[in-house]
Amino acid sequence: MRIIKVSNPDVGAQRAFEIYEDALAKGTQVLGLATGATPIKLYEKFVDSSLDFSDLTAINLDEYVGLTPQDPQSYHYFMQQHLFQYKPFKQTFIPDGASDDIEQAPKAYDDIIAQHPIDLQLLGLGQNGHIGFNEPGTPFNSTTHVVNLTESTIAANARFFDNPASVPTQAISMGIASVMSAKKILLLAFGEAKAAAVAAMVNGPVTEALPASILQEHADVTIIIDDAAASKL
Ligand SMILES: O=P(O)(O)OC[C@H]1O[C@](O)(CO)[C@@H](O)[C@@H]1O
Repeated sequence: MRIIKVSNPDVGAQRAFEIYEDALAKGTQVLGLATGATPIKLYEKFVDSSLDFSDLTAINLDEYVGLTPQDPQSYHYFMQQHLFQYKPFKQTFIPDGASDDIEQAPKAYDDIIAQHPIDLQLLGLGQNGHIGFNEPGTPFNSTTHVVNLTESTIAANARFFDNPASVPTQAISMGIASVMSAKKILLLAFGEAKAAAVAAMVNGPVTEALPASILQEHADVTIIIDDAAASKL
């Protein structure tokens, strides 16, 4: 694991942006993208830049079950708002949370990932150590799957919803094995609330109880954290 410690999230987003500049210059074709508050500043930097994504494929980590792409709380909508409307990609994929066949949707997504192996996967970090929506206890060999969200994740995500009772309780997420199949991984974590998960991810045992700990076993992982997120290292 390469750890880049920065003074604040703005500097972290800039360092992350430079990693993308370098990756695109070297011919990266497929970006694994993430949602949540953490990557927003990075996406702003993409939007303000001259980077051209029009030959690239984007594959997102996850989507809520039951929300259509038009739903302002959906991750489809999030990606449109923060990135895709400004920076068109050749093609973009996000799990279909509104599928009529929610059992089949994960398989369809795995086929997409197999056809477009991810060069650089962006990750945020849940306070409980989740990556994507892979909650503690998710098998390390999991591929795309339907997830029952934990109470703590539902509570953490309630901040984005006007009515906390309407936070979805399920999601479709790329699995841990899907994430680990990416050639390079870049994880961003900022703020005190992430400090315990960061410490466990970096220094704790590799355990399914802390999904991000598996990243210790990936050959090419970079972690950008600010001082607050690094405070328990
Ligand atoms: O970036 P945030 O909003 O802190 O979220 C951290 C993680 O939690 C999720 O939003 C899911 O709860 C992930 O998509 C994200 O990586």
